[in-house]
Amino acid sequence: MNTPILTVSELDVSFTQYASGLRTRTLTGIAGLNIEVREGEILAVIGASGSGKTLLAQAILGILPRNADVTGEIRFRGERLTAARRRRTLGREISYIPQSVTNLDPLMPVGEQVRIGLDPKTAHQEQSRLFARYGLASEAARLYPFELSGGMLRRVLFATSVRDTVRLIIADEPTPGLHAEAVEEVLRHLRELAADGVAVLLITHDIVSAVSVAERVAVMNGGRLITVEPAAAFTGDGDGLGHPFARDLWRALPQNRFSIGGVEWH
Ligand SMILES: Nc1ncnc2c1ncn2[C@@H]1O[C@H](COP(=O)(O)OP(=O)(O)OP(=O)(O)O)[C@@H](O)[C@H]1O
Ligand code: NI
Repeated sequence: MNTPILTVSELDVSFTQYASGLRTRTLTGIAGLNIEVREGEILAVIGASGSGKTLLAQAILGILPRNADVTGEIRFRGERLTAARRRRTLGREISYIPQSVTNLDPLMPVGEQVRIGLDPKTAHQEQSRLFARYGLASEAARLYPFELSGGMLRRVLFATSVRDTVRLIIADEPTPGLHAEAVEEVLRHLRELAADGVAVLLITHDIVSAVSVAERVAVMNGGRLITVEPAAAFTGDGDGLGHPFARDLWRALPQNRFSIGGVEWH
């Protein structure tokens, strides 16, 4: 079995809200979550809106909202991910692919954005290599984000986020609003990175993509991890899925609906 890269143990995230006067109430964001991502593995995290997926990413990256209280333990390659260790690893060994291309600076040519954080001596060379890897023409380096298509911006986002030193990628909804071909391209890049040994935590609404690209699929609901299922079990009528919640989720997909309780849908 491959070495664990990321280990999250008993993670709790809660929010203190001030109600009227001095009264406060505590809202649960994540409760008692345990999860592991291994070298070369894509672990997908799926769950409805508000189930705690983004909070999980933010807790790992140390970018939780200010009013969040967090307990539990997060380890990266066996060592606790402290604030100091995050400073050393984020953007180098740990990459974050954000949900939105609006994370790119609209006023800076994309080539320059890819060179941020690279060794100035080799930055241009490295940027050319990253452009080639993600299928971007070298002339595109001088262009501003508004001059590129959505699919090209996605590739730039990969080039800005993913360095050669990367061991763990956290991708939060990396395919929203993309047409099928562009989704396939993003997933292919993630698969290639995993094949190079990178551990990938892929957060997504899209069960079909999750199942097509991941080895295991973690299902969250209401801040809790309900089950982790092998991706291969999401097939047919879902009989191979261990947890009823995962079966219901799978059977509720429009393309699977006609099998529910023998009722035919038209
Ligand atoms: N700063 C905050 N204060 C209070 N509650 C918050 C805060 N940030 C998030 N939450 C709550 O935590 C819960 C989980 O949010 P999270 O963003 O992780 O959901 P998600 O699974 O990523 O949803 P989506 O699929 O819509 O992105 C939600 O109920 C949300 O309202
Ligand atoms: Ni989210």
